[in-house]
Amino acid sequence: MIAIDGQPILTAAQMRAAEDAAIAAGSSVTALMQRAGEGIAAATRRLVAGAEVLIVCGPGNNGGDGYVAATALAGLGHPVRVAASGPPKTDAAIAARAGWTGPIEALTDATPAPILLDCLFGTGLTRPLAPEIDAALARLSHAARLVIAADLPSGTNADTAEAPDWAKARPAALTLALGALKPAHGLHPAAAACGTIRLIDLGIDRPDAVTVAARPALPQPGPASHKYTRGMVAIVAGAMEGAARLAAVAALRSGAGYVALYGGSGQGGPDAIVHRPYEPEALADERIGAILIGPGLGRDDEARAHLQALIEADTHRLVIDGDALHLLDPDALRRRHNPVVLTPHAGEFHALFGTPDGSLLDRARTAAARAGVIVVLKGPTTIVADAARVRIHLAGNPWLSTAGTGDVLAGTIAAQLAHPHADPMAAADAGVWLHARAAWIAGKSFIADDLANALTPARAGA
Ligand SMILES: NC(=O)C1=CN([C@@H]2O[C@H](COP(=O)(O)OP(=O)(O)OC[C@H]3O[C@@H](n4cnc5c(N)ncnc54)[C@H](OP(=O)(O)O)[C@@H]3O)[C@@H](O)[C@H]2O)[C@@H](O)CC1
Ligand SMILES: Nc1ncnc2c1ncn2[C@@H]1O[C@H](COP(=O)(O)OP(=O)(O)O)[C@@H](O)[C@H]1O
Ligand SMILES: [K+]
Repeated sequence: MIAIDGQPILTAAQMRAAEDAAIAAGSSVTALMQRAGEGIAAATRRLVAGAEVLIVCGPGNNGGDGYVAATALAGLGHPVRVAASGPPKTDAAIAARAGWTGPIEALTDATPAPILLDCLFGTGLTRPLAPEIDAALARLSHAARLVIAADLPSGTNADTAEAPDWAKARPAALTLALGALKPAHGLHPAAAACGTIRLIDLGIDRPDAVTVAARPALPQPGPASHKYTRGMVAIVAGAMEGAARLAAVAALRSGAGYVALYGGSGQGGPDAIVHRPYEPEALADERIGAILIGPGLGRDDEARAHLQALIEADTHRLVIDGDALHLLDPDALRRRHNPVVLTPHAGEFHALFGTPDGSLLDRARTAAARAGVIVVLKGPTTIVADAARVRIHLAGNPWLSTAGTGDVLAGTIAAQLAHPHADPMAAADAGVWLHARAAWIAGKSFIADDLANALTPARAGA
């Protein structure tokens, strides 16, 4: 059982292909199932302090994992019972079932236990749960002290992240992803139904184009550092200067060496923020590492002209956020040479790109490819994508749902992007990671100003 940071995420079809490749290379379904079932048993035993476990088994290999886990737990003297929705149907599951010598109850009238280990369905789900199966899981999960799901809470669609009613009402405490994570482990509503997620590594090779974000490697200043080598951020201020100031504080506290606001009243915020009038020549300054436009910009003709000028000048890396996303033609960005990061929430994303096919992960990647940019699709799970890669960030915190936290994120990303030689995708990733970390440091019921201030300890610990 291992932590999920940096781990690949595979669709159900990719998982089957990876499993087939492992089998072609000399493994077998039975060997993989044995490893999965023993891993599930070990993790369960560690968590439940001797309490009785009811394992519910389905007809496929998820059920097979359950029979292996039951046999392993019983072999260790752990109290365990098994209930099934029907007989096993795959060869490996039939063999696993044969290894279990205890009785098998019928799922629909099984007696509850303090621990429910859910091995009914995993990645092989082909349709929504029948009402009687959902009802049985609802009854058993409500009566249990703790629910543990093997691979996925049964009835979850691994790719689209739809979740069954029983698991939305009674989320698992722990979900043990088998072999690799699936999109449903990271995307809502399924992610909330999974509880804590851990991986049981089955030794299968997996593609890593889509992964859970890992702790970033952040640059540290050295003896030769000065404010410009730390990265200079320029922020275009507009109608609501407070938003631009929040972004400016965030940029400074997350590591930028110099932050200047261009336009606006020229006042307010910490003295470390430099105020300048808006002049296109000033924004052409070669020392600027990244320009942020959007927070509090307004959506009038002047705002539109400023955005247009920056896109066409193509002199710097850009972060485009907030109001500027409403003024943007994403297809115009393809002509640019310097990297662009867009930071839409779901509504802004839809307005910019419509609803491309597939899961949120696919949509973010499709949009990034179309515009030739890095997309940071914000939400309870934040997705960072370019045309080829997707990183998902699960560490956010629901207390972030307060006004201005998006401005803080935009400033944080701009600071990472401004660092000389920063890889743009890694910079966007690092910004999202620092922002989430700051949210945990800021505690509960914080305001966006507190979040921006918490970036100093967040950055210090990274
Ligand atoms: N990947 C790996 O490396 C490894 C994977 N392993 C494990 O295998 C799991 C995938 O196994 P799997 O493919 O056999 O599918 P699984 O989830 O057990 O269900 C399929 C069965 O359920 C049935 N069924 C489907 N929906 C239904 C519904 N709504 N209501 C009722 N029935 C429904 C479906 O029947 P059918 O649709 O044909 O009627 C079929 O019989 C994976 O999650 C992991 O646990 C490990 O053992 C080893 C290594
Ligand atoms: N329920 C939630 N769980 C985790 N993060 C959230 C949640 N709601 C919002 N966030 C995060 O808070 C930020 C909100 O940004 P945004 O929607 O642009 O707000 P604003 O425009 O008010 O600054 C994003 O980083 C988003 O990921
Ligand atoms: K399951």
